Amino acid sequence: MAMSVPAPDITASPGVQNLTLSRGGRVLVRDLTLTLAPGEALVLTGPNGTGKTTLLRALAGLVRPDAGIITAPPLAYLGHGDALKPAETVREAMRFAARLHGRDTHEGALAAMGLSKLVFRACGQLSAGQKRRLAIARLTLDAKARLWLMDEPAAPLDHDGKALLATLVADFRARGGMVIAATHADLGWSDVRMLEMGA
Ligand SMILES: Nc1ncnc2c1ncn2[C@@H]1O[C@H](COP(=O)(O)OP(=O)(O)OP(=O)(O)O)[C@@H](O)[C@H]1O
Repeated sequence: MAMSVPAPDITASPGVQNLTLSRGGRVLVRDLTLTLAPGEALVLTGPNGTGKTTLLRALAGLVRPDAGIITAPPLAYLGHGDALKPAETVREAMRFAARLHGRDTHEGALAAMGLSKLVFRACGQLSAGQKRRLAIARLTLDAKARLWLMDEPAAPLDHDGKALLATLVADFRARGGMVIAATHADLGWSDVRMLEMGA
């Protein structure tokens, strides 16, 4: 039987209340309660398979919880994959996203991730780190998002890419944005809350 995913409540502070999540018959999150205030960042850590991606997907409304309440504001989700069309150029990918979000320009977002010189490159010909940079630049075009959910945002990024991401995140938080990121790496973001999964 198909199960429908409940629509997230977009009115209150983002967070979860008494959330229990399981996958494949295994409980990954039990009775978790947390809220985020404007400007806060929460970093999910923990060994492989402990539920970081599952929690992010539940927050995005993509996984149905066993129990509990999820409260989410308008959000932008950066998954494991970059979801780029190989034949599209960087400029085409960004133009499409800009139009989707009602924006006239995307050049600033590309520059913020150091991609200005790659506008005519096909997405399929980008390196893993360049693709990740593009996916991050595209995410920032969603001006309505108050929460960024980021799954391993920095995994293929070099030192400069990580620094550019850290700057974007700091700017977003300074404007009241909130971020929840799953990672195995040190993201180098300041003033973050940590949640160790599987502890
Ligand atoms: N579609 C699925 N069906 C059944 N079980 C799943 C499914 N997707 C994930 N799982 C299981 O859920 C658990 C949590 O997976 P998840 O991807 O959330 O972990 P993670 O902490 O993000 O891992 P990693 O650090 O490897 O990215 C794992 O044991 C995994 O096998």
